[in-house]
Order: sequence, then structure tokens, then C-alpha cells
Amino acid sequence: MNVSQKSKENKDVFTSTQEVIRTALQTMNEPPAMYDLLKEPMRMLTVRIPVKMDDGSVKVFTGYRAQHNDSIGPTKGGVRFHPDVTEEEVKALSMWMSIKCGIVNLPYGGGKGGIPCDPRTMSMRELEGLSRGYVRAISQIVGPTKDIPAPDVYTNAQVMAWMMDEYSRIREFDSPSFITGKPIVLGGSYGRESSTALGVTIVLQEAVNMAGMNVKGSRIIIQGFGNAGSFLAKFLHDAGAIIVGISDARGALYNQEGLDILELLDRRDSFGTVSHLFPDRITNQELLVKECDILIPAAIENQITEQNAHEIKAKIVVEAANGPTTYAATEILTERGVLIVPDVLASAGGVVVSYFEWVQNNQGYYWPLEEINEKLANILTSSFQKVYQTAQTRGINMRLAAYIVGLKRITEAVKWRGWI
Ligand SMILES: NC(=O)C1=CN([C@@H]2O[C@H](COP(=O)(O)OP(=O)(O)OC[C@H]3O[C@@H](n4cnc5c(N)ncnc54)[C@H](O)[C@@H]3O)[C@@H](O)[C@H]2O)C=CC1
Ligand SMILES: O=C(O)CCC(=O)C(=O)O
Repeated sequence: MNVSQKSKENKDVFTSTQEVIRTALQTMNEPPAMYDLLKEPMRMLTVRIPVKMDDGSVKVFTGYRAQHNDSIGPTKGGVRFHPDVTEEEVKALSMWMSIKCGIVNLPYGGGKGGIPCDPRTMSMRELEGLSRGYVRAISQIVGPTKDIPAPDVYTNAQVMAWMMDEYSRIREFDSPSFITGKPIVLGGSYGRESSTALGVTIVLQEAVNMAGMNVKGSRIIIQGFGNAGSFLAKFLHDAGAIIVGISDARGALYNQEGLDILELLDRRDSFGTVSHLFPDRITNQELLVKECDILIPAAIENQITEQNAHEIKAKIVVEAANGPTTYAATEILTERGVLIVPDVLASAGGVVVSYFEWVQNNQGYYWPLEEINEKLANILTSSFQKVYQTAQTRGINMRLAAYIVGLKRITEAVKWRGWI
């Protein structure tokens, strides 16, 4: 796909998010001014970041940080390093974060950052320069009580550590609560690394119960084998599911008898790539329409569209990725009786444990893993039920229901503050 097609797709992601927000607010009888406030991030910063590359040249990168709405509290959300990042995509991602935080009741609004770049072709020294340069460029608008970044696609605990160190140097005091997803030794939380996948597993279990199915013995396809996808494959494999398909940026693997997940986990690289090691690779698009009971997109946006929604075989789609299904495809799948657990609910485990990390940093007292996972399970189980019941009671699809649940707290906060 060429650059202009990608940027058109990202624009579509942004405008269709606006449409779902508009419909949700209308259903909630909110005044038009509420939509005017929430249809765009309240702040969008674009920065230029010069980085000295290993060959002696200077490369200037573009960076974005979007802050959607801070009526409930500081904004929160990951930073993405990926070649396809665009301004529209980062804006949409920040809007989804607001809704996600609203659904799981966190004292945050949504934020998101991104840099169009390809970390797979950069050295560690260049990546460190880029991570530190990004923090210097956005330092005025971020901070533990303003906007708290975290990992997303192709960023990890090492990138968070560099960013935290740079911020602490600028402010001249140690600031662990500036960012989450850090290594444990620097104030990271137990369970953050696996939290997105654990959250997906918890809501998947709820969805399976509602559909009268069992995780054990279910045939599952997972698109994406990075942080979210790889932990998910392990958790679901351990729960007795048969993982029949996985994929990464280079292709996909499918075997209706089940893949050898432990071997794939062992051989994947640090960017979540493994499919190129096998000769019988298929494409990501071919994988999505293969036979399975449950489909879990856990990579990037716009994967299930009007083009392939009719061919999806799964009975349940659980969105670990942000924005993998277009709204038109949501309607087609719902019409076909496919139960969708939307991204803003299914992928909320990461930000929930990021919140726990921030709380622990602020109080300087750290919780054991069992306590974190138990708190996470309670939040996500009740959030699933809230969204599911809203969908049932109003006779609407799960995505619109999730937006209504998520927007409710934001609109309340906006009104109490006297903004509208
Ligand atoms: N890491 C986190 O805490 C959270 C992540 N998410 C979402 O989960 C999704 C995956 O994120 P992570 O696992 O953290 O990223 P990651 O960087 O660890 O892994 C990304 C995976 O997607 C694959 N990928 C990249 N470009 C692709 C393409 N064009 N087509 C197919 N596959 C491609 C990569 O090969 C890799 O397997 C994203 O949508 C992210 O926003 C959501 C909530 C939290
Ligand atoms: O952990 C966080 O703060 C945010 C994670 C994130 O970017 C997401 O849920 O999409």
C-alpha cells in the first residue's frame, strides 16, 4: 500500500470515529456543543526532532502528541513508532483512549503520540536519540499531572526508560510517574507487560460465556504477534484453546490442527516477527477469513472492512488492536450475528495496569502481581457487563454501546466543570 492510500485510510479512521461519537452523543441527548468539543483533540502538537544517525548524517523526524480531553484528569496514552503513523491516526487513537478510560472508570482523559519511523531499521543508539528528542520536544505539554505516555506499537520498556530519564533530567528530579510501561527496576508495575493480553483474555472469557461457547477447544486466530498478540497466544494456549493462525508484519501462518505456539514464541524476534522463518506463509488478509471460532486482531487499524466482513468465519471478534474494524464492517458483522468485543473495551487492560503503575509511583509503595491481576479482572469483568447490557437494553451494536458508556463520564465531567 502506498503512502497516500495509507494516509487516506487514516483520515477515514478519524472521520468514522467522529461519526460514532456523534451518534453516541445524539443517542444520549447531548447538545450539539458537546459534539463540537469532543470531535477533535483539544490539543495537537507537531514537532520536528533532529537525530544524529550512525553514519554521521542528521535525520529530522516528525512527532505528534494529541490530547483529546482533560475534563476527568490528565490525558493518558501510548507512543507509537511505525512507518504508517499519520496525524489523523494519532488524533483518532487519542479519542479512543478517552473512551477507553471512560469505560474502565480511570481518572484520565485520552492522549496518544506517534512518530512515523521504522525502528526495525534503526540502531539502539539512533532509537535512544529519537526517544529523548521526542521528550525534549513535547516536554512543555506532558508530565505526571498533565499527560502520561506509555508503550504502543514498536515501543517498549527500554524506550519508556529513556523517555523517563530524559524527562527527569529536564525537570531536575526523578519523575517515574511521568510515563508507564517502565522496567520494574525503574518503577514499572508487575503485570504491565502482559496486561493488555490478560485484559483481552478476561473479556474474551465473558464473551464466550455469553455465546454459550468454551475457550477450551475453541479455534482461535490472532493477527499480530507482538506484545499483545504473543502474550495472548500463550494465555489462550494455556487455557486449552487451539491457536490455528497467527501473523505479523511479514505474513501469516495457519494450520487447522493448531500451530506450535511454544516454538513460535521461542523463535519470534523483538519486533514480534516470526512468520518469515516458515515457507508456507499466507498473507494477513488471507488469514482473517480462514476457518476459526474466535478472531483476535492484535496488530493495526483497518483490517476488517466492508471488503472482507462478509467472509469472516469467526463467531466472536475480540479487538486487541486499536481500530482494526471499520464501522461499516461492525454493522455487517453485527447483522450476521457475530459478537464483537470492541477495542475500547477489549484492549483496556494495558491502560488499567498503567494506571496502577502511576498510582504506585505516586504513593511510592508497590503491589504484588496477584493483587494487580485481581484488580484488573474485577474492572474488566464489570466493564464488559456494562457495555454488553447497554447493547442489549438499547438494541445497538457493542461498539456504539461502548462509546455511550465511555462518553457518559466525560460529558458529566464537562458539565460539572461548567464548560457546556
Ligand atoms: N502495548 C500495549 O500496551 C497496548 C497495545 N494496544 C494495541 O495493540 C496493537 C498491537 O500493539 P503491540 O502488541 O503493543 O505492538 P508490538 O509492536 O509489540 O507488535 C505489533 C505486531 O503487529 C505486527 N504488525 C505491524 N505492522 C503490521 C502490518 N502492517 N500488518 C500486520 N501486522 C503488523 C508486528 O509484526 C507485530 O507482530 C496495537 O493496535 C496497539 O495500539 C492496545 C492497548 C495497549
Ligand atoms: O498504557 C497506557 O497508558 C496506554 C495504552 C495505550 O496506548 C492503549 O490502550 O492504546
